[in-house]
Amino acid sequence: MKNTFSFELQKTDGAARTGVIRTPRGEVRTPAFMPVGTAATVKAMMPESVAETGADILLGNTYHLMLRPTAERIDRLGGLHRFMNWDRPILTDSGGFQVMSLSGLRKLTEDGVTFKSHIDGSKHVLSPETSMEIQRLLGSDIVMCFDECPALPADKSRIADSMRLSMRWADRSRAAFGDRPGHALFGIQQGGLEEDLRAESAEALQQIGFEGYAVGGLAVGEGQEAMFGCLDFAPGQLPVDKPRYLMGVGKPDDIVGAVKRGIDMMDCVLPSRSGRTGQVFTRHGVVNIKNARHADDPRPLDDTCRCPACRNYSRAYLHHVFRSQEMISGMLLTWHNLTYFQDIMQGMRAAIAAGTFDAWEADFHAGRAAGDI
Ligand SMILES: CNc1nc2c(CCNCC3CCCC3)c3nc(N)[nH]c(=O)c3cc2[nH]1
Repeated sequence: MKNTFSFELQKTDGAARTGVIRTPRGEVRTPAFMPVGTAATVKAMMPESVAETGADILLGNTYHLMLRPTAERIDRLGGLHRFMNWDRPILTDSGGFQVMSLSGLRKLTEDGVTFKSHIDGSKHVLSPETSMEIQRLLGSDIVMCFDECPALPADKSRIADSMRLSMRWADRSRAAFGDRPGHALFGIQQGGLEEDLRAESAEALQQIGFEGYAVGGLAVGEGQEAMFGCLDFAPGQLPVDKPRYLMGVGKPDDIVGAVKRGIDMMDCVLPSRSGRTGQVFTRHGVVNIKNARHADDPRPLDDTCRCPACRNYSRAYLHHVFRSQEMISGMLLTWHNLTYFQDIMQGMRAAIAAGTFDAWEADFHAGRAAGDI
């Protein structure tokens, strides 16, 4: 196994691309959807099941794991892959985004963020240096720069100041990351919805040099139209020969629109979180399994789906176990949603390789209009 990290861009169709990221722990087919395993588990899923859905890579999180069980403990136990029994690639976010959305009593300075744990109120510091050290202890294959993601809406000067702070933090992240063959550090573009600020950020990141580039600062309430407007120019400002990762996205139609605009990787809690709340994604749209109309329905969720929920159970059963709050409900619905998301990615990879992305996209949208879900 070569101790290298590389990206091969294989085919393009319009702005859409398909390729493969090669890491010492395995290959990641792009475009890729990355399930979120916040606290060293994709909730309600065994790692073997996550692999069966088609996921080549999953996400861990610096913020959660530094608080509990701590990165030092995971390191002592052999690293995050061993700890959670996932031997394929792992990407960890740098924790800044989660601090701003989860912890109380935080103070942001040029150095970094001091905050109180949402678990026990203990005091912690996240900075480019501490985030790199935590992600090194976790042993993740793809490390994210420590950045600040400003809440939208915000005025342009606030967006500019925040982006420039993140670029200084990107420089410090690169320096602290050091020389780690087989591991990658990804820069994160900021700049809100402003084309000139996004260009300044992309230029700053390329001057530093990263193995991949994320489009950050989106999926923070701006809405799909504004996000797509930004994606009409932002990915193209980043190096064409490196992976482009859109953070925190999204619903199936967000994902399709992002791939159409040149995004290679995405992560979102939606399929797993929705699985636990009874929201089921199908090619004909969203089914809310809680609805009484499913109580006597013997049909599967989707008779074309390969997942255990669709192969072995009726809507009536899934309705029953959801209403009864049985654990199998979250397991089966999460397994289905993750399978559905991976099948969308596989469909797009094949369509881009065949030069038929537009036809695939039209079919994707037609299926959702079909009705009778
Ligand atoms: C949901 N929308 C959204 N998420 C964003 C995220 C988080 C991506 N998902 C991480 C996983 C979720 C829990 C464990 C790890 C962002 N992260 C960073 N570092 N920077 C962003 O601009 C950034 C922007 C984001 N927008």
